[in-house]
Amino acid sequence: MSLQGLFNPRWPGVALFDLDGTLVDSAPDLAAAVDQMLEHLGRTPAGIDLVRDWVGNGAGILVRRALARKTDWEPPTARDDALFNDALAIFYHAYRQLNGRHAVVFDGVIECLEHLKGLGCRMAVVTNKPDPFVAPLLQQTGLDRYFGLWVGGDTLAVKKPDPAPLLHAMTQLGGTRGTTVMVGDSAADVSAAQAAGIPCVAVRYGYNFGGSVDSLGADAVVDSLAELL
Ligand SMILES: O=C(O)COP(=O)(O)O
Ligand SMILES: [Mg+2]
Repeated sequence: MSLQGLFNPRWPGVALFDLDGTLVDSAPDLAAAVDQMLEHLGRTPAGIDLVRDWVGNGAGILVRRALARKTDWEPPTARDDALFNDALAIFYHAYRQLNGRHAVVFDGVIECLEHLKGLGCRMAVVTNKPDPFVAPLLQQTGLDRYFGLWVGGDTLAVKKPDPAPLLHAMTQLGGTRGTTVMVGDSAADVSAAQAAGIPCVAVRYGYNFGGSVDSLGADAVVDSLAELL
């Protein structure tokens, strides 16, 4: 399926992009920050292969998963909260130094963004990444020149899979449901797009909590954003 197909009948439109796992491979820096946090707390580091599967629901849930050492973390008890708050503060401190250090833009992303920009498409990043880390990462990777807007994990009171961040970005860019598409790597992105009533492209190379994106019900599934040209 072509991106033009998803935008019909009124082109150009609005494209919303997830950040971690879709535009940028940020897992090395996130894993380094998680491991610094775990080591600071006297725990065994998790390593990138586990951390990659924990990314996508924001920093709070990433830290919850790291403390539980599994994707399906248990709901916290009051006793856990002091540990969680400490762990989150240590993670933020570490990631502030590490954000963007080893992050790379995935193959096919620049070609896709250049193409859409040339068509006059308006583009936003809609990420669950905490707000303070979004602009620095976009600047460091050079992606900032493509995006007139970003919505981060704490821009609104809710995050993906809630549809509100997508609808907020769409409205800010003057889009409508018939002219907007979401591009993401995880169930959080596909569910948010479905709840927002806009089509969604899922990429196979991202994180998606360690699962396949093929069965999520996305309107298109691709191995590279270059396939959308
Ligand atoms: O969970 C995160 O911090 C990153 O999330 P994203 O995949 O929405 O960019
Ligand atoms: Mg993602």
